[in-house]
Amino acid sequence: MELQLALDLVNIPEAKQVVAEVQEYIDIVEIGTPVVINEGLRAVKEIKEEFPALKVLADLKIMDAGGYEVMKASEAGADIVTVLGATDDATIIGAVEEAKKHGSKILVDMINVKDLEKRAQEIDALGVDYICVHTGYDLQAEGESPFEQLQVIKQVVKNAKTAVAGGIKLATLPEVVQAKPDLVIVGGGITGQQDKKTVAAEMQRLVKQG
Ligand SMILES: O=C(CO)[C@H](O)[C@H](O)COP(=O)(O)O
Repeated sequence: MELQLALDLVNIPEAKQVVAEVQEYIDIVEIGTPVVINEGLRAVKEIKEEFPALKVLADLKIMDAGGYEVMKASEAGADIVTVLGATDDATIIGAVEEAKKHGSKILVDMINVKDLEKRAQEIDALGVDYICVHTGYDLQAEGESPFEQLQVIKQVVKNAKTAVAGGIKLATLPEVVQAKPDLVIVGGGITGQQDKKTVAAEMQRLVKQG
């Protein structure tokens, strides 16, 4: 089981500062969608250059032009690129084919997919690397969490790795770890803490036990 730090509400210098603080406790750094919108793929490039030992995920949430956008993110240094599960199969297939050329991976974010069980099975057959259940910020604000959805994909996904994101905190991490996803994604649960290092270290301990 791996731990991914999601960076959403920072600029590039702030991102570097947070990663420097917790780098020994995480496996993957996510350059979140808001960071890509604000800073462009330069954020991916700079983080990869400064922390070459860490994998970098570009959270592009691709909905169209899968091949082209994966090409650009991979050229910038992304090890993993996200595509939305709600899009059409052609976009996902294009993304997978392009990622293979670059040795990068595709994580499909199932945010707002209505029939999760059916779509997860369809996407699992397309050769993606990760399938991720995700409760976004707007539904987190309404009290939702991704934990039940994680159980669903754990049942039906046979080829891809499983991942989970959305409001995971130190207090809820043991419940997540129990469901045995391959990847746990944490943003505010680390970045919103005063002592990020201690929280990240404890999270790593729990994740590596799982
Ligand atoms: O992709 C995202 C928002 O769209 C976030 O990166 C993801 O939800 C993890 O952050 P947090 O743990 O703060 O919810």
